[in-house]
Amino acid sequence: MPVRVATVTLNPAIDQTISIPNFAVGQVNRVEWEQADPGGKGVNVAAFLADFGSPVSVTGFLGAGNTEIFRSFFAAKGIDDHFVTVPGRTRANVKILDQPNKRITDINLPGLPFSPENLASLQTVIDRLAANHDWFVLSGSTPAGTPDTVYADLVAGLRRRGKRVVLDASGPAFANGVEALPYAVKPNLEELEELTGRTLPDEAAILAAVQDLIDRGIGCIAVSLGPDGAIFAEGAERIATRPPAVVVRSTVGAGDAMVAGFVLGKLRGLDLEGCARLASAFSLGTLATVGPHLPPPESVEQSMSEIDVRVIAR
Ligand SMILES: Nc1ncnc2c1ncn2[C@@H]1O[C@H](COP(=O)(O)OP(=O)(O)OP(=O)(O)O)[C@@H](O)[C@H]1O
Ligand SMILES: O=P(O)(O)OC[C@@]1(O)O[C@H](CO)[C@@H](O)[C@@H]1O
Repeated sequence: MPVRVATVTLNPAIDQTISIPNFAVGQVNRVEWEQADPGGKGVNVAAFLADFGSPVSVTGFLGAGNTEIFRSFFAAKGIDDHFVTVPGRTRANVKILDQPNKRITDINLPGLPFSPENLASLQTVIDRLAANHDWFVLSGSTPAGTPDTVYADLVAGLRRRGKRVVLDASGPAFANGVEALPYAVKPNLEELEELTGRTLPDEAAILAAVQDLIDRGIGCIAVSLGPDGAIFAEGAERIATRPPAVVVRSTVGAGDAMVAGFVLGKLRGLDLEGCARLASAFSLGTLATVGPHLPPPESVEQSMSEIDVRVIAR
């Protein structure tokens, strides 16, 4: 039986992308075109894995009022759907694309609160998934009112069952989750600064922060740095990747693609350099498209050679 991955999204979203060339704050802005996609970090990670042919399951919370866009997406991509429905409607996050100025503005809503009973239902689903899934990716923000310990509890429970857990989140829930020592984390620079409580102005500062996390017992770390690429760490190894200069349509989900590619690299038994290359090629693959879709696997594999890889330490 193939090693299976499950992603958990406590706060999914419908990504409402609107194109507004020369978007101006405080002005009347006219929308050129719009597109709605299922989103939220764990949903995106699952979508990228599925596009690559990797079996994947999803869970978390969906508002009962607007599940159809998610259900049809999961069916189309062959994703096993184990979402728990809660009263209300899943949030719509607005992504304003200003292509002439190469800028994307994210307006992310707080999301649907869930009750202790809902959380207990999710725990039951996760317990069930743990019977035949080896990897769990816990991704994204938590809705307002969620206890800050939610990720820490999930990480601890899954670790007790011997599962590989990847955590990609932000704020206090991420900080507490990191304390529970997931196998891997993928902060972007802002999230790493928030986590360490200090500004990280250069590579040396980022590497020092990464070392702190390794010393605390995190197995693997990927720090994504937008157009500047990413830094990957495992044990004493440090690898920096940089993408080629490409035309970017949307960066939404590029970090989630990095998580998907990294997990797939590990599933394939690649070394850190191989995982870093595949993860960065996944991110690169998403940039030309709006919505959580990868180009065909052969084209992603080919683009691995376009990623500039620098070994910092081995
Ligand atoms: N403008 C860009 N040009 C080239 N590559 C990019 C660009 N933005 C992102 N990338 C690639 O995607 C990776 C992840 O992007 P980023 O650091 O923006 O993640 P993120 O902040 O977690 O994003 P998200 O939360 O939207 O998933 C980067 O490490 C880089 O390889
Ligand atoms: O509000 P969160 O949970 O931090 O982020 C949500 C989100 O911005 O993350 C994905 C891109 O990574 C989008 O699909 C989604 O809208």
